[in-house]
Amino acid sequence: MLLGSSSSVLDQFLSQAESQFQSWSTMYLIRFLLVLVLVLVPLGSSDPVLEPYDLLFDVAVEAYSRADWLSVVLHMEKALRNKALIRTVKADCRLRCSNQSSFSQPVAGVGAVGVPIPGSGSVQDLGFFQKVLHRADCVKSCENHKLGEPSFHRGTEEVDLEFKKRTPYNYLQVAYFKINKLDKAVAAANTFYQANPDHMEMKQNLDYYRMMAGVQEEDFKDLEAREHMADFLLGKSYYSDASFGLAARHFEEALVEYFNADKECRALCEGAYDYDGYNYMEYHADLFQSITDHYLQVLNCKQRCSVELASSAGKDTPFEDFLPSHFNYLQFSYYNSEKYEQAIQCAKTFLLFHPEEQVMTQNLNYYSVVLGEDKAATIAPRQEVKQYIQQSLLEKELLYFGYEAFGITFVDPDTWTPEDVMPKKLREKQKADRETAARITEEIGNLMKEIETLVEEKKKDSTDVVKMVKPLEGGAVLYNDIVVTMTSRQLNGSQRVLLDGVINDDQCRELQRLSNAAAGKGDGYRGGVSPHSPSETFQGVTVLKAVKLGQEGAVPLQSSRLFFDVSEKVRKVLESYFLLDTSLYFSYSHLVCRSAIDEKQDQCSDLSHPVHVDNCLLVSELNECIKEPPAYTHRDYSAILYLNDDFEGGELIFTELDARTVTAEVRPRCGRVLGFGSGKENPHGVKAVTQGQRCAVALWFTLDPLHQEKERIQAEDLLKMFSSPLNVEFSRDQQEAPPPEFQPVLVDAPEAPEVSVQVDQELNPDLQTSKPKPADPPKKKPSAAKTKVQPKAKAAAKQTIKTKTKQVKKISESTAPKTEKSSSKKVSASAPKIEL
Ligand SMILES: O=C(O)CCC(=O)C(=O)O
Ligand SMILES: [Fe+3]
Repeated sequence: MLLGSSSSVLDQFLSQAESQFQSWSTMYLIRFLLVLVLVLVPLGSSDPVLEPYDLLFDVAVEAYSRADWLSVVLHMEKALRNKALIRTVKADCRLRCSNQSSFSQPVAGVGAVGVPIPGSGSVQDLGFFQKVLHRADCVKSCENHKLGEPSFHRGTEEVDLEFKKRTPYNYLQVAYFKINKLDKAVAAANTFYQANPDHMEMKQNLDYYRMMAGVQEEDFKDLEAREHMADFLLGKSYYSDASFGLAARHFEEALVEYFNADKECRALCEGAYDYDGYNYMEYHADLFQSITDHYLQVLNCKQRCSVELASSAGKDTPFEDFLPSHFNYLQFSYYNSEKYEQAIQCAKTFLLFHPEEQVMTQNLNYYSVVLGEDKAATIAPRQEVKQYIQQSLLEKELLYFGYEAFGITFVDPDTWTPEDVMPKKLREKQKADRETAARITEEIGNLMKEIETLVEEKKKDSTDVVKMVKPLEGGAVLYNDIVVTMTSRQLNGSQRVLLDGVINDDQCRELQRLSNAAAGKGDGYRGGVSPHSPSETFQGVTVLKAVKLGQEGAVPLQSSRLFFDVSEKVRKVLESYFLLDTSLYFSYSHLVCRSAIDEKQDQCSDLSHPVHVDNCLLVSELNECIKEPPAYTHRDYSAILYLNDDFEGGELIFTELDARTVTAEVRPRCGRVLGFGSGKENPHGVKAVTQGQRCAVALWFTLDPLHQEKERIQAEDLLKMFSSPLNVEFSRDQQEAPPPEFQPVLVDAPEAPEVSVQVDQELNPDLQTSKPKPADPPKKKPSAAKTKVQPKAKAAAKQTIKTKTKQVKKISESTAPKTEKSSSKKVSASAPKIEL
C-alpha cells in the first residue's frame, strides 16, 4: 500500500472516529495506531500528496524511543521540510491569487457580473462576492495542487507548538550524534539552543561539542535563522565596528528580506478563523458580522507581523521601532561612506515614520547643504516604504473602527503611528483609562503600604501580647544555690525574674575590686561624671577590656575570668528560666559601679538612671516605645547581677510606659540577678545612689546570632590562650574604650537632608533609551554649509558607536553560543542529552 492512499484512508477513518468518540484516550490510541501503520508502510510514494508533518514528527519520536536513529533523522528532517514547504506554498498561493484575482479587477470570463452596474447595490455585492469566491477557489486549487488534500497540511496544535519551540532539533541533534554526523548534530543543537537559551542541558551539549575534535566554529549554525534578521544583526555589528560600507550593504539586504518576510507573514495571516475562547457552538454571527470578525482577526494578525519580524530567537523582547531603525542606521552609514544621495533618501524615508524627529531633520538639512539643496529636494523617500505606511495606516483605521463598533480589541504594535489615526473618542477613553489605572495603581500602592505598616504593628503587638498574655517562664534555674525570689507576677509585670544566690560574697567582692582596679587603669569612664546623673561618678569595664588588663597584669587575670564565667552562668540560667527555644547570645556585658559624689548630694536628682526601655526609645509622654535605631533593637533580654548593698539608694524600679507609675522595686544585693525582657513591657530606671558605691554586672542578650558580641569571642580566645600550657605571644593593641550604653532621650526628630540622586548615564547603560540613535551628525562642519546646523562632536559619534558595540555585545552574549574552550579535554562532560 502506498503511503498517500493509506494516509488518506486513515485520515478519513480518523475524522470519523473523532466525531464518534469524544474520549481523548480513544483518540490517542487511534493516533498511536496510525503512527504504527505509517511506520510499517513503505515510504517513497510517487503520489504527490504531502505527508503530514505532525504524523512524521510522531513517527520520528517513536523511532527515537526505539533508538532507531536513522529513522529519527529521516522522519524529522522530512517533517521539518514539509512544514516549511506548507508555509511557503500557502504564502505563495495566497500572494499569487491576490495578484490574479484582486478586488480591483473584474474577474475575467465571467460575463456581466464582473461589471459594476450603477444604482444596483445587490448586483455590486454579487460582483464583490464573486471575487471572493474566485479568490477562495484560486487559493484552494493552488494549495491542493501543490500539497494535496488540506487535511494533510494541517498540523495539530500541540505539534505546532513543538515546532515553534524547535523541539525537532532537540531530537535531531541526538540522532545525528549517534550516527556520527557531528557537524549536523552541532547545527541542530545550536538551532535548538537559539530559541531556548535557558536550556542548560543543551548548553552543556554545545560545550561538549566545542571540545570535540573535528568540530568547527562554522558548524554552530542557526538553521532557522530568518534572513532579514541575520542581515540586520550583521549590519549592526559592522556598524559598531565603523565598517559603514559593509553595514549599509547588510542593512539594504535586510530590508529586501524584510519586505519578503512581511509579505509571507501577512499572507499566512489569511488562515482559518481562530475562535479563541468563543464557545464554538455558540457562535452565531450573521454573514457580515462573521466576515467582519474573521477579517479583523486577519488584519490584527497582519499588523502584528511588524512585531514578529522584529523578534529574534532567544531575545526576550522584539527590537523596538525595527523597520524605521534600518533607515536610521542606513542614513548614517551612507553619510560616512560619503554617499549623500542615499543618505538623504534614507533620512527622508525615516522621517516618513517620524516626521518630527529632530536629529534626523538636522541631519537631512546638513546632507542637503553638502549635496546642494536643489538636488536634495529632488530625492524622494522610498516608495515601497511609503506604500507600506499607507497600507498599514488604512488597516489601523479599519481596526480602530472595529474596536469602536464591535469591541474587537486592537493594540497598535507600532510606535510611529500618528496620534490622530486613533479615533478621538477612543483616544480620550484610553487616556482616561490610563489615568484611572495610574490613580488606582497609586492608591493600591498607598493601601499596600498602610496594610504593611498595620501588619507590622500587629505583628509587633501580637508578639508583645503573646509575651504579656502567656509569658514563657518558670524553667529550671540549673544550679542548686540559685533561688527564684520573685517571679513576674510578684514583680507585677511580665518577663521578669529575681534570682538570688547566683554568686557568693567572695565572688562579689572580687568583681567589685576588678571594677575599681580597672577604673584606676584608664578605663574610659574612670572618674567621669555619670552619663545619667551629675551627682554620681560612673565606671565601667567590658569583658575584653578586663581580660586585656589581666594579660597586662594590671588586674588579676582570674578576676577577669570570673567576670567572663559568671556572665556565662547568668546567660545559661536566663535561657533556661525563660524557656527559650533558641540560644541566647551576649549582646553587651558591662561591669559598672556608680558612686555618690558627696559634695553634690544636696542637689541630687532622684534617679541615677532615668526610666528607659533597653530595646526601644521610650516616649513616656505618649506612653509609647519606638523600636528603631539608635535604640539597640536587637536586645531581647536584660540581666543585672548585683554585687553589693552597702550603699544608699540605688533601687531599680519598674514603671508603666509613662515612666512615672512604679510597678515594682528591687533592692540590689550581692549574688542577686534581676532578669527581664528588654522590650516595652519593662520600662525601668535606677534610683539615685546617695551614698557609697553600687556595683553590678549589666548584661544584655540577643536571640539573633548576627548581633552577638564580637568582643566576647575575642575575650574567650584570649582566655583560652592563657589557659593553654604554651605561652603564646599575642598582640597587645590598645582597644578603644567601649561606647557608653545608649540612653534614649526624646529629641526633636531632625529634618532628613534632601538627597539628590545623580545617575551617571555613561556608567549606567540601562538608562539609555533603547531606541537606537545612530543619527549622529557629521564630524566636521564643511565650510560650504550655510545652515545653522550644529554638528555634534566626533566624540559623540564615537560614543554612539561604543554604545552600539555594547548593544551588539549584549545581543551576542544572550544569543550566541559561548566560545570559551575548556582548558582540558579530560573534563567530565556528559554526552549530548535530550530533555523533553
Ligand atoms: O543597674 C541597674 O540596676 C540597671 C541598669 C540599667 O537598666 C541599664 O544600664 O540599662
Ligand atoms: Fe536598662
